[in-house]
Amino acid sequence: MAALKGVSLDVLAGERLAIIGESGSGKSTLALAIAGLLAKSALVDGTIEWPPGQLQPSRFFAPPSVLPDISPARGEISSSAGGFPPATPEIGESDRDGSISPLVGEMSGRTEGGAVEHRRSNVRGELPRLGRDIGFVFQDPSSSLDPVMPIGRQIAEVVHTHLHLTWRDAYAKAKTLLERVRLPDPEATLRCYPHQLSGGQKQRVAIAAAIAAGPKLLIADEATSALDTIVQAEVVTLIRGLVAEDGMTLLFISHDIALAASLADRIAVLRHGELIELGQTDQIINAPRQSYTRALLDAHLGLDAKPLLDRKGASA
Ligand SMILES: Nc1ncnc2c1ncn2[C@@H]1O[C@H](COP(=O)(O)OP(=O)(O)OP(=O)(O)O)[C@@H](O)[C@H]1O
Repeated sequence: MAALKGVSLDVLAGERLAIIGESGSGKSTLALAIAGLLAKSALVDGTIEWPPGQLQPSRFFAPPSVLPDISPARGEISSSAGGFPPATPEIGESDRDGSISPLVGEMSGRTEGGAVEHRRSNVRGELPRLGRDIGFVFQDPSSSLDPVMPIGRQIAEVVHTHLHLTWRDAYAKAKTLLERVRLPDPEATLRCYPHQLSGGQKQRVAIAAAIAAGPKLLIADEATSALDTIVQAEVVTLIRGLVAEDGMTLLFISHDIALAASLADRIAVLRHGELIELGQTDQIINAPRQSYTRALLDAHLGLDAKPLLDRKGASA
C-alpha cells in the first residue's frame, strides 16, 4: 500500500510551510522521503527540484550521530507504474543530460560503520544532501543523538564533515551553535552527554546539529511534540528565530493545526497520503475549503480554542 499518493509541493525560498494531518496521513513519510532517509526497501517515485547552483559541496556521508536509525524493514512507500531503471549511481553523480533531479528508487540506509549511505536510482543532476543542504530535526532527540558521544563532538562532527573545518574550529563553531540555541553554559554543555540534559535541552542540541552546516532547508518533524507546553513554545520560538536569522526555508511537520498556524506562512493538509488542501495560513484557518480541514480545526477548537484565536499574535 502506498503511504503517499501524488503529493506535489512548491516551497518558496525562505518560506515556512507546515504540513499537517492526522496520525498515519503520511507526514513523516513525506519528510523522510525529501531528506532521503527512507529505508532501502521503500519505493520512492518523484522529483526534487532544487534551485540551480544552490547545492553545497559536501562529502557523501552524513555523520552518524545526528541521524536516526531507520528500520530497514520499512515497507513500500509508493508503487511506481513504470518500474525502476537498473542504474544506481551514488548521490552526487551527474547523468548525461544534467536536468532536474528525480528522486527515484532506493534511498538510504545505515551502513555497518554507522554512517548513512545515500543511494538513489535514476539520479539526474545533484540532489540535496542531508546535513549539508537539508537539516532534519526529529520528534525524539534521544533517537537522533548518540548517547555515548559528548554533545560537542556530535555537533562538531557535522561541521567537520560538511564544512571541512579543523576539529578545533569545528568545536568553536559547536560552542557558538550551543549559544545560538540558548543552552546555558555552552562550554560545559560541549562536554555533556545527552542523558545529562533535559528533553528540551536535548532538542536544542539536535537543532544546533541540524543547522550546523548552514542548510537551506530545515525540516522539523513533530520536533516539539514530545515536549511539555511551555518548552514546546520556547522551541517553536527558537526555530522561528533561527530560520529568520539564517534565511532558511522551513518544513514544519505537525499534527497540531494551532501550532502549525502559529509558525507557518502556508499550510498543507495531508489525508490518507494525499495532499488535499494547500493555502495561506489565514485561508486555511479562517476559510478552509475541505471539510476534513474544517474537522481538524473543529477538533482543535473542541480541545482548546485559545492558541488558534491567538494565532495572529503568535505568528508575529
Ligand atoms: N516503517 C514502516 N513500514 C511500513 N509502513 C509504514 C512505516 N512507517 C509508516 N508506515 C505507514 O505509512 C503511512 C504514513 O505513516 P507516517 O508515519 O508517514 O504518518 P504520519 O502522518 O507522520 O503519522 P504520525 O503523526 O503518527 O507520525 C501509514 O499508513 C503507516 O502505517
